Amino acid sequence: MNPQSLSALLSQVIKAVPDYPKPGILFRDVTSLMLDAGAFAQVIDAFKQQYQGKGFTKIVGTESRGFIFGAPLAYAMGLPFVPVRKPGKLPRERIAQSYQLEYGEDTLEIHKDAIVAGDKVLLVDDLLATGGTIAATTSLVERLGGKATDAAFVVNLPDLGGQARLEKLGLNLYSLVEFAGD
Ligand SMILES: O=P(O)(O)OC[C@H]1O[C@H](OP(=O)(O)OP(=O)(O)O)[C@H](O)[C@@H]1O
Ligand SMILES: Nc1ncnc2[nH]cnc12
Repeated sequence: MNPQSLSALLSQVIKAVPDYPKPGILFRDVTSLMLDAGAFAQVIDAFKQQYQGKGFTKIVGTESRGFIFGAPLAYAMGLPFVPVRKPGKLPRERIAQSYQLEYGEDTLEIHKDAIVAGDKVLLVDDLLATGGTIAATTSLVERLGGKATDAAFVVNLPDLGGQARLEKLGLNLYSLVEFAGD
């Protein structure tokens, strides 16, 4: 499917929920996309086409919606998948990074042995808003000696500033649909 058709399909299947989880937030709900098996497959295929053969050694997905797209992409590309998790969920030695969200504050953690020096990492998440989640994830990867060069999203909300923030960090960004004016 060409990028324009995929973007049009995604803007139909991703439902918008006003005032969730707080007044003033327009929530872009990817669970309605996952109910459409064909659209879900198109997302994973588009990511694979974008990144296959580019030398990535690991895919890192951020809890929880980053797991939904990151893990099937890792399977499709034959790469290891590394979960970055909310606090208290990883059982072995780990490092932590705090960050601001569009609607709150949180901390993320990664297992110390999940990234090794020289890893070339693709970050995957469902949605880019302020960029706090992926900035924190980039920092976790780089503190362990990896290089996070690229980040892939289903949805980009460019008005919330994440795109500009992550580009300043030197990340190459790729998203399948943009919603401006949120
Ligand atoms: O660009 P940002 O401003 O950081 O926002 C985007 C992040 O916010 C959401 O996750 P959330 O923390 O709500 O957790 P969830 O995936 O577990 O729902 C979303 O899945 C992204 O990870
Ligand atoms: N507007 C939004 N919709 C869905 N997930 C989000 N995560 C951060 N902002 C969001």
